Amino acid sequence: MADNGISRRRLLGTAGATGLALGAGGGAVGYAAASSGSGSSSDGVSKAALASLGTDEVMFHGKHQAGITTPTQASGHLAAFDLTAGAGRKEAAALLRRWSATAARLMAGEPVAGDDTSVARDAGPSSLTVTFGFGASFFARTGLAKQRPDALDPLPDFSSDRLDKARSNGDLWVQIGANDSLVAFHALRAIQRDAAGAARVRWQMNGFNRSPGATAHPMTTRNLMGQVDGTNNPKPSDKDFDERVFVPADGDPAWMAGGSYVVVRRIRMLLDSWEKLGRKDQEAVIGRHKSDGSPLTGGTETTEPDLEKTGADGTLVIPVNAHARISRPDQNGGAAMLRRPFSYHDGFDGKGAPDAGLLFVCWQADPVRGFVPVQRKLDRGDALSEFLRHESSGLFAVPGGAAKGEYVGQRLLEG
Ligand SMILES: C=CC1=C(C)c2cc3[nH]c(cc4nc(cc5[nH]c(cc1n2)c(C)c5CCC(=O)O)C(CCC(=O)O)=C4C)c(C)c3C=C
Ligand SMILES: [Fe+2]
Repeated sequence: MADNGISRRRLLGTAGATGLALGAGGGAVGYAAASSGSGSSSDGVSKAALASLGTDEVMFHGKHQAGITTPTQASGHLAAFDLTAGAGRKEAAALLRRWSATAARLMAGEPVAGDDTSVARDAGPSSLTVTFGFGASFFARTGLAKQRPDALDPLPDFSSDRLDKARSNGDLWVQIGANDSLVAFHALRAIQRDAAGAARVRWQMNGFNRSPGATAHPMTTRNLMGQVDGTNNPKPSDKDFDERVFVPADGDPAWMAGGSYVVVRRIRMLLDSWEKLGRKDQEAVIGRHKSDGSPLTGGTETTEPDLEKTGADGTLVIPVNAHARISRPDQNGGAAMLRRPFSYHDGFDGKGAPDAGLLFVCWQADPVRGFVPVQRKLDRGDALSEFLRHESSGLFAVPGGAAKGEYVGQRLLEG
């Protein structure tokens, strides 16, 4: 509990205007674990750590939607919805208004208006974010074809695609993330309930990441292949970050100002084959050490790789087809994206192989200058691709954030 009587959630409400969730100790009014104080209980579990996780709050209102630059949360849900027969622009506008109101309440740690299910009762907002987007099919269905961004032109086919159409695309897209699984599920269910009569779930996927506090100090997360994944992401402090990730204020169409385009790929990892490779071979596939994510040419995780360096046998230390070499912006005419994935695991198939991998979510100002050229390159010669299968795909326009009193997508739906 903060000494000055201001709840941690309120304090974060001010600081969080940057759109970033903050992690810290301290408790908030109304957060159950906070009243127990800090230190360890008789079973040795630290209560202070529990208190900090729930109280972190991300702002719903702002220039950009939350869930893009927000640090990845431990639990995630991705869902696509199709408008129901007969639902058009009016119904879609009412739905986005309902969804925005629900997201704002839940992200502030409040119950939904009306009949709340109590699933997230007792928990704080837990860095919950709810992010909304529009798929290419939305525009014709709502009579807004003229407003459809060219950037939503279908992604090209890639030779390694094994896409399931039923689990791809959709009229509307929702991304939910939270550092508590009950909070995340509660939001998913509330969003689905709000959609009743206007839109129906087309597909839905569940993901996860490492929980904050699981490592002794903040570290880049690992994926299900065991690699440190996320090292060379663009950083909000980079001078070209906004230009790479967000549509500019004078962008086209105007309603996408401050927005971003998201590419979503469900990428299954062929873990049985991958795990048969020795560590050295696995490292050659990526071009980085498995232990700490450092480049094979040496240094620490953040050291620039030496792409020209050769070993005693005269061959390149970072192989010519290493994933981290060929996905770099300088190998792809400057193409860059902000990767913000979740891992997923959906059990085992009939042969006992895990149905597991990455819900690859990447953000960019324009997919033609982000995902497309990089995936083209990877498709042609990435050492990692023999261990992957792209099983579904989506491309969505994610408008800028809503100002207070507005809802997400209002400039499109009422423009
Ligand atoms: C089209 C874009 C990309 C897809 C699809 C993709 C899939 C994918 N990647 C990993 C693991 C790693 N990727 C890493 C780096 C990296 N990957 C991409 C793009 C795609 N990855 C980029 C742009 C980069 C950064 C390149 C750079 O600038 O250095 C790494 C290295 C560490 C890091 O920087 O994050 C790993 C590990 C998997 C497992 C995967 C599909 C399941
Ligand atoms: Fe990658």
